[in-house]
Amino acid sequence: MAPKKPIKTIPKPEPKAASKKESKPRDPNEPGFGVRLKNFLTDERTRIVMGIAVLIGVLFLLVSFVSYFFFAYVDQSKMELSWGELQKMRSDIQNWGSVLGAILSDTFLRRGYGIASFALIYFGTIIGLRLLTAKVTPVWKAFFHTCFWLVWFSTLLGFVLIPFTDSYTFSFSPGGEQGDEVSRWLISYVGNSGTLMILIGSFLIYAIVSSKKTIPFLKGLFKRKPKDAEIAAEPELEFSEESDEYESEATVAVGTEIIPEDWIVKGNESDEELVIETPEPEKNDVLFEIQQPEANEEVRTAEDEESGLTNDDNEDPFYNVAKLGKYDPTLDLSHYTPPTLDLLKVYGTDNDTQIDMVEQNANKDRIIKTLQNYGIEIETIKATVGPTITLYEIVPKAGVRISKIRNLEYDIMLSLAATGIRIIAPIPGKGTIGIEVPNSDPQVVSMHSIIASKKFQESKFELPVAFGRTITNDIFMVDLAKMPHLLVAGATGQGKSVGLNAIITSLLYKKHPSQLKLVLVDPKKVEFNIYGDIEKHFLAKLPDGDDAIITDTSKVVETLNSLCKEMDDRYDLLKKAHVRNIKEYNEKFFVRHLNPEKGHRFLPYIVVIVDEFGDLIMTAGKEVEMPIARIAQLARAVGIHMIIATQRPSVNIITGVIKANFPARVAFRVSSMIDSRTILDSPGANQLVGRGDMLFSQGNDLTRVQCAFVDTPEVENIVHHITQQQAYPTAFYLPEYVGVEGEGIDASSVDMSKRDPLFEEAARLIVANQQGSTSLIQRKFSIGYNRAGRIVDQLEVVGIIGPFEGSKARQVLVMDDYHLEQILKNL
Ligand SMILES: Nc1ncnc2c1ncn2[C@@H]1O[C@H](COP(=O)(O)OP(=O)(O)OP(=O)(O)O)[C@@H](O)[C@H]1O
Repeated sequence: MAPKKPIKTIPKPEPKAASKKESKPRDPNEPGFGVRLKNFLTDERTRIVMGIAVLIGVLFLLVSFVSYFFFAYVDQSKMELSWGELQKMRSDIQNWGSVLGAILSDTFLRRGYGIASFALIYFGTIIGLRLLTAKVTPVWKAFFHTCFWLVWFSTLLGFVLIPFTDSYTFSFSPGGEQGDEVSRWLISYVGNSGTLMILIGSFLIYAIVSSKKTIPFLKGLFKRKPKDAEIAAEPELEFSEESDEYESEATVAVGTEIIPEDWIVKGNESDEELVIETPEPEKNDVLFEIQQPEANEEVRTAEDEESGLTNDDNEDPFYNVAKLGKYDPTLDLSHYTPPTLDLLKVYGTDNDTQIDMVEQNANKDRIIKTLQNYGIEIETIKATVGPTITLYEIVPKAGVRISKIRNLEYDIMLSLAATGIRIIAPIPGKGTIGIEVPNSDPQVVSMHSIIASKKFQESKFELPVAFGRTITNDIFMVDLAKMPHLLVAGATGQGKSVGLNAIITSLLYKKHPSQLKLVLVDPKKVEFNIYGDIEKHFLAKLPDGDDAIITDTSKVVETLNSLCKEMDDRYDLLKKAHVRNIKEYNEKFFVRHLNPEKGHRFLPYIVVIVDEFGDLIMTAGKEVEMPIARIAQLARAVGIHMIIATQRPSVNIITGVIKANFPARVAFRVSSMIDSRTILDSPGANQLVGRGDMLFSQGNDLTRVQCAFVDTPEVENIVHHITQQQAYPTAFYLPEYVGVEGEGIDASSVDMSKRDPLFEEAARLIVANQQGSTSLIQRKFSIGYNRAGRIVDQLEVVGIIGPFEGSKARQVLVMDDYHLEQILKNL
């Protein structure tokens, strides 16, 4: 932090006449006694002193109570004496708390609530800790618990032990006189069984009132065990720990039908809301049938919504939250633990920011002098020291033209002998002019310090990305889910790869494998290699992709198109569920309003990271640009986010289409102002100092950040930590991509010897209806989209239906049952 300028305070001259007490009139603005008392009581020091005092008192009480168990038989006889008499014979008192301890113990333990009096120790401890500002149970709750336990437990002890009164080994009743009294009174009115019922009933009420878990627990106790037949009817969704396998129709996305583009969504990039448009239905457009809920379905949903009984798209009485509990995707890998902090390296500078005062003062003087040389006088100058740069904020004297200071950039740079300075004139919203000067000894911002920070740990972002620290040493974090896509650029060796690793690391620290899938595209084949091992935890790939890290250009095109299909499929699901975004969708899925048997599935976020995007555009051009632009335009609502990085920020790579769809951008140091303008629409990135010094821009905001440093061994540690743990059997499969020309599927990829058991029935259905549609099969047989998709593939291979035809339903090639039976016989 910058050293604060000492503020000179001129002592007010004492009014001569107002001498001494007697003539001092009361200042009307002076706070009254009540306010002063309140201020005193709420003062932090008062609270802490009181907290310590209360805790000492509690400890005294505890010691006295405990010793009462041993010495009550000695001390009890003296308890009838007066305080003064007791004082005289205090040497005879055995209690460890002496006279006071003995009196208190006798009052609470013998004459009060017996053993239940220990609840007072709990209450006192809570008060003490709260005064010390510890985050423990609120006082009113502690009071409630204490009262209950004092009365209930003493009564219970009294009730249970009354028959044994004569054989106590204690010299007092464990329920205390109060407990004994209350239990006797109850027994006299309602008998033993009535008292027992009151005790059990009051405990249940207490448990229900004090914990939300009681009711589910009780329900669990009395729940009817499902019969075998019911278990069989339940969707197979969960991960089976014993078999180490995860077989879920819902998450393995393999299909062949592409939802027509014009039919699904018209999204507006600047618009939060999606406009879902549907063209006039064609007679044979079967897809349309299932997408549009029937009128009475709508009505039912609305009514149910009102009554709080919504069960959208779910007619299965066995599929409901009361029966199955909330869906929890993390149960797939329930033992998974996120990477721990010790996997990251700690740097010496993590905890104390070293400020070189000599350097700061010298720079300050040089700036003032250089400006003076050009006739610019300044009023104030203030320095804020960041990890890599120091920001000097100056307020020029009235009448100085800002452009004059701006033009002195090179002169100031020369006078400071700095590698690059950046002048921000004026700093938006501050009314000052900023001069950012690189520190001669820049500090490394460790990923450890960022991940360990409270801000990151407590972040509620959907996809938290912690970049590093700002000039004021604050943690700089963004939510990728809101950005919604990111463009990263920077010349070679300036920290781009480290930056991408920092992004991935942040996500890996916060997300469970079920919630996040990464698609890593790496034409250079070296950057993301390291993440290959977490394929079965966090990576998504094409079903036939050998390597989860995509390096081949043709595979990139295929993967991007597959992502477009995944996006369309997700929109389809959103539409069926009557929701507008992934969050709402998953929330409905959690509460079992969306049945997997109807094709619904939990949707993890998909983050696509493309390194060396420039190389791809150069080799594949529009083939890459178009799907990227399409995903960028539409995918925000369905949880698909893209980060594309390039070394070459030229206009033929970062085209208008790409720029328009990537409002959030990160620039590491680039070689020219033109490159800076291409990325950020403003200069600045050319004046960065490298080694992770970056500018983040979103809309009009430009923030300078020192990117956190995460080294390869650290990433290896994280990857190792993840791979040690139970995984899914495969990577997350993206839907199969079928070329837009509809050249049909590769027959060799479909194994007809493993035909689906429903194959023949599905064939008959398709021929009878003369509609080649996956949705029809899905609906009639109540099966998932993926299984229906596989049946459709098989039907295509044997020539019952034609190839995929874009927005139209597939052609049915067999006209009647006779021909169909012939085909089936020959299989
Ligand atoms: N955030 C950072 N903090 C400290 N040093 C860094 C940081 N980022 C990068 N560096 C230093 O700069 C070097 C180059 O960084 P990096 O490999 O990320 O560059 P790059 O822009 O990805 O280069 P290329 O495009 O050639 O892969 C690193 O090896 C490291 O020494």
